[in-house]
Amino acid sequence: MINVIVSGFNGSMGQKAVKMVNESTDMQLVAGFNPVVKDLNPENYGLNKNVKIFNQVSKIDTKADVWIDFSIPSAVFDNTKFAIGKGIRPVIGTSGMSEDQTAELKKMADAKGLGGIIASNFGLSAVLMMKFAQVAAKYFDESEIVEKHHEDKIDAPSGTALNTARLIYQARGHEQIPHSNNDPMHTRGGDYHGIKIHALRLPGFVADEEVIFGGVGETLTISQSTTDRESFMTGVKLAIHEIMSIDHLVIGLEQII
Ligand SMILES: NC(=O)C1=CN([C@@H]2O[C@H](COP(=O)(O)OP(=O)(O)OC[C@H]3O[C@@H](n4cnc5c(N)ncnc54)[C@H](OP(=O)(O)O)[C@@H]3O)[C@@H](O)[C@H]2O)C=CC1
Ligand SMILES: O=C(O)C1=N[C@H](C(=O)O)C[C@H](O)C1
Repeated sequence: MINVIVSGFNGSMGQKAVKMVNESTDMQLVAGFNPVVKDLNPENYGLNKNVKIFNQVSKIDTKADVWIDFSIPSAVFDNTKFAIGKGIRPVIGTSGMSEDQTAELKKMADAKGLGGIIASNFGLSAVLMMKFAQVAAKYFDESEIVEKHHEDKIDAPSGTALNTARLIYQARGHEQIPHSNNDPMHTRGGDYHGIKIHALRLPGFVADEEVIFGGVGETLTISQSTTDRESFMTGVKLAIHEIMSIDHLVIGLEQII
């Protein structure tokens, strides 16, 4: 049995993760973590009475194999460090970590021989979109990204948009055409090494992304649309099974599918 702690257990994604764990025959939820909650009675969250609820990381004493994290950008680095320190395999979906933070966590986990994953997106359509964008990047020198999310999303740009830009940048062998910064009202979005990222936050969206490549007399648009957060759980479940048998931390679901 794979024992799982869900960090951010009562958030939108945390609840989906809890449901996925509860419906899996080879996993069991042993604890939920959220420093914001006051009520530590699991039954008040619809959970089994044996599940422990923690609101202080220092009090977490439950033995676990996997730490699923769908919390908030400002907390995910420390949460993951805690999990790795305790020898709990991290499965991290929370966005907002810097490249340096991700690299530091990988170094920590690898040094301990601990399997784990940090994935900007656990959805198949987004992973494929990023793969296709890497292919297209070799043929088109210019591209922009438009990401559209629900109005409650804290961070911008999304982790997926940043990761898409990184992958495009790498696929081009780091050669980018410089763009002008003459944009006093920031109407041209953010800039990742010459790749513009535009972030929309509106009710009606869950998570969508378009990567638009422009060439002479033609454009190519690769787009994906998430309509239900349930879609992320296939990737989370697959990742949990995979990281149980590896001895290092992988960055991106594409590394294991
Ligand atoms: N990789 C992927 O495939 C996906 C990633 N995400 C990412 O997952 C994250 C969560 O998204 P979502 O569920 O929509 O957000 P929510 O705001 O719905 O959930 C976040 C939860 O984390 C809680 N929380 C606050 N502080 C901490 C902390 N220090 N440690 C643990 N939990 C904490 C919040 O509590 P409270 O509300 O009480 O403040 C809330 O319950 C975001 O970064 C999002 O971008 C989302 C979808 C897919
Ligand atoms: O906050 C969200 O909703 C999502 N966050 C992730 C991101 O920042 O890329 C993944 C997906 O876009 C949904």
